Amino acid sequence: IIRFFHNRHRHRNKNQPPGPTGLPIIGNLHQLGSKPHSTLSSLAQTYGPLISLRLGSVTVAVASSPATVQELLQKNDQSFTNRPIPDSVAAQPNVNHTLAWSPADMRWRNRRRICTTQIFSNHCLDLLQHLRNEKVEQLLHHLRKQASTETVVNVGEVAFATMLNLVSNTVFSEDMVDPEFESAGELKDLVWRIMEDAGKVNLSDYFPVLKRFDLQGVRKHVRVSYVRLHEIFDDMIKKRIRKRESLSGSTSRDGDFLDVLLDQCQQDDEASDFTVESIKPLILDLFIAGSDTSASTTEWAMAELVKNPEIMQKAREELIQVIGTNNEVKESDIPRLPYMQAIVKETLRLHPPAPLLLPYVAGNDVEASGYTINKGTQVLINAWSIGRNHEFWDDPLLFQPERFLSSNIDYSKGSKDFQYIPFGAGRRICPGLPLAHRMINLMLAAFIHSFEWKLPEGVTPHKLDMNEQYGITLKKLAPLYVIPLSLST
Ligand code: HEM
Repeated sequence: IIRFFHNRHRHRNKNQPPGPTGLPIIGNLHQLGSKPHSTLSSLAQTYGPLISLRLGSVTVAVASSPATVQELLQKNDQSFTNRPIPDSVAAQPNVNHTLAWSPADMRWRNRRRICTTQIFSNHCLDLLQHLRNEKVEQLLHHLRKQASTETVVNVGEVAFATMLNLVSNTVFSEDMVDPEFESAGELKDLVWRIMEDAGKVNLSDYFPVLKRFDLQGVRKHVRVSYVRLHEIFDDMIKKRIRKRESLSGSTSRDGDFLDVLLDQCQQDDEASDFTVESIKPLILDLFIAGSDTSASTTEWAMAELVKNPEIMQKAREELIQVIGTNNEVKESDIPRLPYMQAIVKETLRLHPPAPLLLPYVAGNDVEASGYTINKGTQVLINAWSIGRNHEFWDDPLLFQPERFLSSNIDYSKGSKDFQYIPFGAGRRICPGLPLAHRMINLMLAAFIHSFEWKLPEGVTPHKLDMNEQYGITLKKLAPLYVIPLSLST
């Protein structure tokens, strides 16, 4: 019997991509370390652009070259439509109604279509841009107060609070975090706690047989935050339903994403399955996927600019030339700020907030790069590694926004540039990309246009700690603290 299982195992693994030998039971889990994206990048140097590992009882394949990513997410896109759901994510009510984690079935397609055409299209984003401009003005008001007393600012924290309000205004036309930054705000705490729990290494994900025991208590802990968020959304939705009923017949509506979703609920189409219960996970997705990713990008960008003052100065000159010194930056100015956009692109190349994108699971046996990826294998795409590989980028470790001015490479081209995929690729590419593009560029432009930024006593630009912390997003290990100084305008 033992020989039978041994042979069966050998046969099944015969043509698997190469990778390091693992230990019994835990496989290669011990080798991942605290920065899996970096460890996997080094392993790709040894074993090639498609490798396989065993993490506990889960087989994982990792792609680390544009050609391999293209083979998987373009040529074999039918096989990579679904995702494995981490236990901390599965803890939320109705996880199958999320956009990020539900299987790519009819329901997912409907949700995706509604999001793409009715929230993230340029036309829809334009309609609500005044709300986002207002939020950034509020942030500037807060920063001016800090500047008047030369008080240090935690850039990641203010960016996170502002991103939450930018998303909440896009969805609900309301602030959900104190815009004056006086109190922490429950929403901010809840989203933050979910991000923290989701970033923990959870044994349940590597040993599915242990799932039901929830040994580290992650599922139990994170569930409380999910349920509370659902309650908050429930109140907002009910309030809006009452408002819509009182306005019935009138065209005066908020015209935000909640209105779009409630319109869908009224259409009563069984296949799309939009109900008050089922839209809550979708709304939650937007807050979780949209806030920390964009905030962390803004923080990394500011860190790179403080480290490279000549690039900061060049960006400021562009802003002054395009906007002048007496006007505030507006979202509609972004298309006229190519250098600013290049800074954001360069930040996302070096510091992609989702370095391994979101995981995929192979729906069939797939032949790729001469190997077989077996059905059920988890597949990770190392976007971080590709962005830092000298085979695909000149001087890859230097922060040089100019490289994007002289090339056509762009994240918004979706599936075309596989050497640059901070938003993913293929049919599950980030749908929030157009909103993220606007929010990050707007906030960064406002920061640079309104203030000079000084590091606290004792910290010099070239000593700035640029270490990373791997979690649900790739953050700066040491938060960026800087002092805003009002520009004499
Ligand atoms: C810098 C900002 C952002 C980055 C770098 C980013 C990156 C990503 C990545 C890498 C994926 C997975 C793509 C794949 O599997 O190939 C993703 C998916 C997703 N993102 Fe974003 N994202 C950002 C902002 C946003 C925003 C602002 C929203 C919405 C408010 C959003 C909503 C989503 C959703 C719903 C998905 C799941 C899509 C699906 O599975 O069908 N993201 N994002």
